[in-house]
Amino acid sequence: MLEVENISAGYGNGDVIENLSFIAIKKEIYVLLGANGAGKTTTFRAITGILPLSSGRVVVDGIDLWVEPENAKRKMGYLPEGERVYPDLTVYKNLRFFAKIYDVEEERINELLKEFRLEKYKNTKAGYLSRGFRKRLALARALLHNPDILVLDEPFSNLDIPTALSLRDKIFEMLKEGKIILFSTHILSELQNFEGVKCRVAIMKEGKLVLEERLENLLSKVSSIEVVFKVDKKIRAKELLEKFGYNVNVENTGISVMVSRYNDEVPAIMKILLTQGINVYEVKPKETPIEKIFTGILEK
Ligand SMILES: Nc1ncnc2c1ncn2[C@@H]1O[C@H](COP(=O)(O)OP(=O)(O)OP(=O)(O)O)[C@@H](O)[C@H]1O
Repeated sequence: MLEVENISAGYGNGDVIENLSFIAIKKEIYVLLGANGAGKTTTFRAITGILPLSSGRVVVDGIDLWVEPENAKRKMGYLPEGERVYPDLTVYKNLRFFAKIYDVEEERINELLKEFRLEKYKNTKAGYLSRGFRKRLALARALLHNPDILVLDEPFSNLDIPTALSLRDKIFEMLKEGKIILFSTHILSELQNFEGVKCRVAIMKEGKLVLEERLENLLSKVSSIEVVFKVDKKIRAKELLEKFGYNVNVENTGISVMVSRYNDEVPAIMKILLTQGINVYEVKPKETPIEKIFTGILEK
C-alpha cells in the first residue's frame, strides 16, 4: 500500500502542491488527472523521494520514505515524463547502468529486453530509437528491480494508438500481478480505455486534489451527452428523430441530439436517418463525458 499523508512540496519559492492525501492499493490504478501545471509531476517526484517534502509523510508498505529512503525507494519504479533515457548509451547499457545501481542480475536485463521486445535494438543507441521504443526502454528501466509500485508520469503522451494500447495492456498485466500502479494524464479521453478495471481518479487543480472518484462513477455522473450529426436535411431529420423520442436541436452545421448510451444510440440514429434518405457527413460528440465533468469542476 502507498499512503500519502498531507504532503506539501515545492521548488524553493513556496509549495506547489499542498496537503495532498491519498492511498493507492494493490490491483487498482490510481490516476492523477489535471491540466498542465496542476502539479502532477511535482506530486510524483515528492512521492518517489526525488523532491523533499515540506510537510507530510509518504509510507510505502509500512516504510516511511524519509526515515528509510533506500528501503522505500526499492519498492518503487518511476517512469519520468518524456522518455528520459541516456541517448548516447545503447539500450543494453542504459539498462546495465541502472542494474548496477540496483544490484540487479544480468539475467533480469535479458528478461526485460525480451519482455519489451527490445532485443533487436540491444546495441542501438537509445537516442536513435523511436519514441514508442524509448518509452518501452524507460519502462523496462523502471521495472528493473521488480518494484511493487509503479509511478508513471504521462505514460501515454506522444504514443501512437497501437503503442498506447499495448502499454495499456502491459499495465493491465502488471495490475494482475499485484502491482500498485499510479499514472498521470491531462488527456481525459485516455481514461475511457480503462473502463472495466478498478481505477480511481483524482482530479488535481492548482496543486490540490479537488475530487477523487471511481472511474465508473465519474463516467456515470454524465448521464447524457450531446452529439452533433452533420446532415443535409436538418428540419426533416429533427422531425423524424423527435418521433422516436429524441431531444433534438437544429444547429448551424447540422442537428444535435442528446444521447445517454452513446455506443447503442448513435448507430440507431444513423440508421433512422440513412434509411429515410438523409445523408450524414459527420458525427461528433460535443464533449466527451469526462471532459464535461472536468470542465464543470475546474470552472467552479
Ligand atoms: N523545477 C521547477 N522549478 C520551479 N517550479 C517548477 C519546477 N517544476 C515545476 N514547477 C512549477 O510547479 C507547478 C506544477 O508543475 P508540474 O510539472 O508539477 O505540473 P504538471 O501537472 O505535471 O504539468 P504538466 O502536465 O505540464 O507536466 C507549475 O507551476 C510549474 O511551473
